[in-house]
Amino acid sequence: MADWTFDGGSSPSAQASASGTASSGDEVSDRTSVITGRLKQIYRKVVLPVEKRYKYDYFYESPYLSDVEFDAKPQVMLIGQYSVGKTSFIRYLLGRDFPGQRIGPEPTTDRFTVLINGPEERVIPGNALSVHPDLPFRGLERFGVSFLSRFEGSQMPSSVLRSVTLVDTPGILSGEKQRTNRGYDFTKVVAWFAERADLILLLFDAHKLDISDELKGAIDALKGHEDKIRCILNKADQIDRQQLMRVYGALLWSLGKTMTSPEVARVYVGSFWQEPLRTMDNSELFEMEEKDLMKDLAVLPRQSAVRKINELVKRIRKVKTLAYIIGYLKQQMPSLMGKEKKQNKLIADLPNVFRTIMKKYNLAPGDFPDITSFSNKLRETKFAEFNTMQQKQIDALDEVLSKDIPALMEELPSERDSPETLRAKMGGAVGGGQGIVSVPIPKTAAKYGKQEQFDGNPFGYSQEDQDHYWALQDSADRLVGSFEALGPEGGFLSTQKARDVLVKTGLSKDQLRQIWNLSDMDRDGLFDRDEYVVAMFLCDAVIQKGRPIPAELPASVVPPSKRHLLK
Ligand SMILES: Nc1ncnc2c1ncn2[C@@H]1O[C@H](COP(=O)(O)OP(=O)(O)OP(=O)(O)O)[C@@H](O)[C@H]1O
Ligand SMILES: [Ca+2]
Repeated sequence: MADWTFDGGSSPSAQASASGTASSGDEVSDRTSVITGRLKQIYRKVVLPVEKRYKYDYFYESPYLSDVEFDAKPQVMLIGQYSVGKTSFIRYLLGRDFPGQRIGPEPTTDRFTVLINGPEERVIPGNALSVHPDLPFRGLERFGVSFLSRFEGSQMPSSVLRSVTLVDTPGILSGEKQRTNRGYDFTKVVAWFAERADLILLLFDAHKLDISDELKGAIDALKGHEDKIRCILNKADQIDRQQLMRVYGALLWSLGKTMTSPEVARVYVGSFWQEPLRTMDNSELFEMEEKDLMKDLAVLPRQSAVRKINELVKRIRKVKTLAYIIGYLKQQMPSLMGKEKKQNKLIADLPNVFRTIMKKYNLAPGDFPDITSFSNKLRETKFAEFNTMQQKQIDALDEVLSKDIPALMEELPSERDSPETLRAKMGGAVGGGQGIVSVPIPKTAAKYGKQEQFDGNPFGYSQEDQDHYWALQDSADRLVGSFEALGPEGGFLSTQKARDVLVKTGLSKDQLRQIWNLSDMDRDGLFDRDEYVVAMFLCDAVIQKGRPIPAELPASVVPPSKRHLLK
């Protein structure tokens, strides 16, 4: 498996994984997208025909579901006062710059930017986004042209964006400026995104805690979504411990006053960008906080898959009940005379009709439509033209509820899983083991001043070389950025892609094979981020410094995530 040829990619393993990734699209390794694919199938094959037969869209004023509803990724919205570091946070999370990115001390982001995954890097204008059939931004055109000109998509290949969509927002200004500058209703737009978001990150600047009336207004627009809000006290390394305690207290106090939620929102404290901490006073705390926050992000794909399943279950139960109601009403119709009279009588007697159907078919009261609006809808119809009940269709719906859906739920990783079952569900991801989620923990060793990652003296490499390696680690961003740009899937580069990168270095096949064998530490034929960094380091050492390729990977360059693999 680990053995690798560089002569045109004819090795069976290279071919297998190259065709595997190319043919089945972007997200083959992502478990949740397999699950949403199955949901889509169930809906189209089993549920939709019943909806159409009994006019679910008319009675529930709810359009038939399209693929977008199933495919939409969990969304994370960032909001806060200007210059709190929203865009920098996104940049840090992605491990790279993004098209249209602007970071600076003055108010910089002047538009809503959605960051989405896609094969090529480009900026998509707002009016195109809002009409795109495959993207969940339809409906935004109602906020007018001045909003659309301040709405933008930033597309790039990124493993993070394969799991979530990020929404960057313009910083909230204080006072007059806020009101005069924007030609659209900022709060309403925030509310629109909040409604659709799975997580809302509310950022504050520890160095300059300022909760203006405008910010309070924006927080107000998040009402009803308190459970999605996480607060971030950013730039917390800019102040000393005592100041930090004071600021933290002040923030909790004003949040308690501003947010009507009974529980205090979780506040993550730290400095969420790639630069090293300014003071190390609280470095351990910050590092733990960051890990917790990344976990919050990492569970999103699962949460959103669960939500989609639950919503479909609710819908199926309603569809099934509607089929019974319509079928029953149709059945009550006399075959010749007095149809209208009978119809009016049934409508007038609807509560009893519902009760009869409920008992007869053992249905739940919660699955019945609202009586008043349903009677109004019925008045506009002719019962005689209704379709009859088809037991086969109902049986198929029951089968989905009792077999298919529970099976799908079983496939989702959960807290109850053991490491083994979890790994199996996540498609056998090895090493880093993030599997279902490809939200990576950003490289933090350099940032938190951790030296233990590359201890000892590497195989006769000089101090200069070590410094060089450290520089590589320090600019892990750059490397990670280039790694991300290569389009890893589920955190891994396919054999084909890894091969292409290595070939580009111009080293000989033999050298490359040795480097590959050293850096594919878990021997799965793929490169994860750490393995990629090691490979690039080795190539660099050979090319730049003329070093020999070592026979074994020196302990000093084995990343912590791989130490257990090498004795
Ligand atoms: N964790 C951090 N610690 C210290 N400074 C930071 C941090 N993150 C960002 N900055 C700096 O703060 C300034 C504002 O950053 P950024 O543009 O990311 O903020 P923003 O919230 O997106 O602002 P805006 O609302 O104006 O778009 C920049 O100068 C940036 O370099
Ligand atoms: Ca910004």
